[in-house]
Amino acid sequence: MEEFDLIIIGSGSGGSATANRAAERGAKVAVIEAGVLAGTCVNRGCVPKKLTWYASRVAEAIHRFGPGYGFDTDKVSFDYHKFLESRDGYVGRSRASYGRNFEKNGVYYIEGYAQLLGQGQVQVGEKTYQAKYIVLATGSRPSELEVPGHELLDNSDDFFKWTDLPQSVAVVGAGYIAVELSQALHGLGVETHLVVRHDRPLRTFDKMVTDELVEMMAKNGPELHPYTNFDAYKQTESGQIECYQDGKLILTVDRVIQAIGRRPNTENLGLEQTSIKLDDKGFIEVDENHQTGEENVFALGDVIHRPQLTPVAIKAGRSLAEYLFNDGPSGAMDYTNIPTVVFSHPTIGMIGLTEDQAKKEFGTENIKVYTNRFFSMYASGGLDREACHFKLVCQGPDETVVGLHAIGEGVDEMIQGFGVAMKMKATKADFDSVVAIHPTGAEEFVTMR
Ligand SMILES: Cc1cc2nc3c(=O)[nH]c(=O)nc-3n(C[C@H](O)[C@H](O)[C@H](O)COP(=O)(O)OP(=O)(O)OC[C@H]3O[C@@H](n4cnc5c(N)ncnc54)[C@H](O)[C@@H]3O)c2cc1C
Ligand SMILES: NC(=O)c1ccc[n+]([C@@H]2O[C@H](COP(=O)([O-])OP(=O)(O)OC[C@H]3O[C@@H](n4cnc5c(N)ncnc54)[C@H](O)[C@@H]3O)[C@@H](O)[C@H]2O)c1
Repeated sequence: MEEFDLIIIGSGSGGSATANRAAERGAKVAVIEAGVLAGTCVNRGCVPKKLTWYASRVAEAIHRFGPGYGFDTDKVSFDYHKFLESRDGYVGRSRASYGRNFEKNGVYYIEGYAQLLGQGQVQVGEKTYQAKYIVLATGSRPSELEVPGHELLDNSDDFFKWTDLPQSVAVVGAGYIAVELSQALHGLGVETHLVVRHDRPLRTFDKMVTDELVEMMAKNGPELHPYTNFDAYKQTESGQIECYQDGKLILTVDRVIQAIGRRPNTENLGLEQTSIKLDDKGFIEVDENHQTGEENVFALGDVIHRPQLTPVAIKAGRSLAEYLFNDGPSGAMDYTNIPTVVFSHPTIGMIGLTEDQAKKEFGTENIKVYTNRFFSMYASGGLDREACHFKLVCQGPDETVVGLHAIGEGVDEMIQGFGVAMKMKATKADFDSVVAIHPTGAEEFVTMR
């Protein structure tokens, strides 16, 4: 039986980061992958999504703002197949770089479905491997609606396999994926409907941001259907999909994408051979060191109940590898103040607590809020108007910045550095002490009054 210091199940963001760092520290490492090398982010997540977002940004620059900047955009056409060639080429090159990194670091790559046998053993097909440590980085997959006609619906994995763009789409869901895909599709000229059960999408974000998002979508974006919960879908003779609520036909569209969250991949993993436990949502339970109920088995990334983000999985993996193979102080990572961006039009960014969360945690009287709303110079130059709205949530007499929220042009590339400042517990006075960069949107964060 072949033996390793570390076996990792899953070659996605978390698994690969753990493997490479552990191998760099001298460990003999194997990664087992049942699907495609490099997992969700590269093949059916962040990477093809961001390229689709870029394509719709280009469309927006041409059609919405181009004429204002003096461009004649009448004869511009868009070939989705050509875009897919470049998008999928990029994805292929990214995937290949994962393979090259494994080779460079001497990581063994094993193709097949892995199951735990207990006592450090992992089975893949007919073969059994032994490891001192095992990391479960099996990720997640799209959740599915359980209503009549659900088999007619696509999810984000299916979207990335589309070979053409339909005329009309309904996107059901209110999270990151629903907002991003609906806005990208709208930008590419598809009649798009965003269907949410409550009043607005992104309800876990600061209300200022989502108020602005809803207003902007009404002017330029997918059509929002608030308080809508389709409970049945039917196919018409021409292949369209009818969406019903309480027996009433609400919408007929070419395709429906469901984007209602993601489920952890824990089935048939052999967990019953171990003392590994799942929480009430089905995620693998871990302690702060990412250790499961089994002493030598760890779990990280989307399969545990933490923010489902690529850099989160990567950081957890690297911390764990340092802990196991470089005398690192612990396998823990700090899950607070994680900067996050929604690639909508325009982009949304947040770090830390929303205003409501901060008031709840520290008491309303201990929170001071600064906001600034202005119009994007880029949009105005294109003879259109688009608001940018920024907020700092400050706590205590020192006004430590505990929340930063923004919607507007360029926010995606703006907030990473503020994440560093917030980790260092920067105060409003620290922000104010910085000289602004002019003319930018970012300067508003250091000039708020
Ligand atoms: C559409 C979309 C867009 C996204 N955009 C962003 C973004 O912009 N920014 C961001 O930070 N995050 C984004 N995410 C989230 C991000 O992709 C995930 O958080 C990240 O990929 C999780 O990494 P992971 O290593 O935990 O799992 P994964 O990348 O899912 O990897 C898990 C791997 O394990 C394999 N596996 C599962 N079970 C077994 C088994 N028993 N044996 C062998 N192999 C197995 C799977 O085949 C898979 O390859 C997006 C996700 C989606 C779906
Ligand atoms: N830009 C990014 O960083 C990015 C982009 C895409 C995805 N992601 C990650 O992937 C995760 C999964 O994305 P997601 O958008 O699928 O999930 P999500 O958790 O962000 O949102 C799921 C949404 O679906 C809604 N919902 C749940 N059940 C529903 C139902 N039956 N009908 C209608 N709506 C329902 C929920 O209210 C929620 O708003 C995200 O949480 C995020 O961590 C990140």
